[in-house]
Amino acid sequence: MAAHDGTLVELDDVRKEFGDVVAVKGIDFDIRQGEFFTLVGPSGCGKTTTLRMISGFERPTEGRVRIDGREMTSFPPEARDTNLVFQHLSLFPHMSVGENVGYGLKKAGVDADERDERVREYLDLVDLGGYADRDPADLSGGQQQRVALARALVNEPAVLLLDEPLSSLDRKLRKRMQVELRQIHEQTQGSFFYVTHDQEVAMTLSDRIAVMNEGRIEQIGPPEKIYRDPATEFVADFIGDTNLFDGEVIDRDGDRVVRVGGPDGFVVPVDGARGDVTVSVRPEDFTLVPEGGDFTGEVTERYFQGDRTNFVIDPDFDAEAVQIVIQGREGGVDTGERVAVDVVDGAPVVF
Ligand SMILES: Nc1ncnc2c1ncn2[C@@H]1O[C@H](COP(=O)(O)OP(=O)(O)OP(=O)(O)O)[C@@H](O)[C@H]1O
Repeated sequence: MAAHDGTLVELDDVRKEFGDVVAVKGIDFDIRQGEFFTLVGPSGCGKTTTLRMISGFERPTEGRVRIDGREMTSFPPEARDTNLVFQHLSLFPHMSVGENVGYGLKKAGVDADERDERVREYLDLVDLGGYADRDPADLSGGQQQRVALARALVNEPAVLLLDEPLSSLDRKLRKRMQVELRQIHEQTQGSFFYVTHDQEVAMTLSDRIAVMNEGRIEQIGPPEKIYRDPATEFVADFIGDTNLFDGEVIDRDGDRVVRVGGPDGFVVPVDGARGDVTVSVRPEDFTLVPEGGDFTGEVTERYFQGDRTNFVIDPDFDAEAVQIVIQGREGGVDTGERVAVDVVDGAPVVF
């Protein structure tokens, strides 16, 4: 049951110090009932510490954690309606798959018949129906991770906490598990809090993402919003690929615009007037055009990647090389060729 406004977990100005290290510098966010919420950021930014403060394994130095409307800041893990799945598998080796999944129910005093039924139901959910009597050691890494998921889900916690649960799997399996995790989330309609440094996983799975950097949250929002309208330079650079340029705000025909690369460069519209700014343009927001274009340059590198081709272009204005991605057909352009480039209207973001 969520608090009446749909908020299930609330972090209120939470800070965590380990001696001189400030791992989390006063963060606020809410996880809503039924939401797949992901905390993403580079290694060491404070993600696991945040998760451990929600689970109760770590106590905040300052601030509050509420779960389902109840103050939980100082409560131990067993008093909280949360379960945890880690990157490193933690199945009990001396128990069968079914016993692993039913362990928490047994501890809670659920009788054997109901336990068997629930274990069966949750093994079916993770697509391991019929595996109850197997030894976990005989399963593949992906199957073991699914058992760990079933074990964490079976007692229907208010929030499932997932700490990089897919990062030990190979790329193909990780992709498949992403899809399955999303399906499991939809079927259980549970509230999931997922921690990862992998922005691609975050984008694929999440209803909302919080981007963390050096102990602070830089932006919270749905994946599309974070990608298309990043709040900071860090977010633009960390989520997806981007080209960052220095720009200057100038008057042009009575309008304020940002000029990138001087007279040979390009301009983008801007709201409000500021001095020096940074302009972010995603690789797919440049297009190669037959002639004219917002600027010109020379193709210095070209990487064919199947569904897309990446070009590196040395522009005729003074800036670092520009990365361009053309989806689908490669456009028949080769290294050494001169090209004209357009900037997609409305796509660049100015900081
Ligand atoms: N128990 C601890 N004692 C001292 N410092 C700690 C402790 N736990 C975490 N830290 C420090 O706090 C900071 C944040 O660590 P945390 O594990 O939360 O980051 P993370 O974003 O989860 O990183 P990763 O993606 O590498 O797991 C780091 O500088 C880390 O060294």
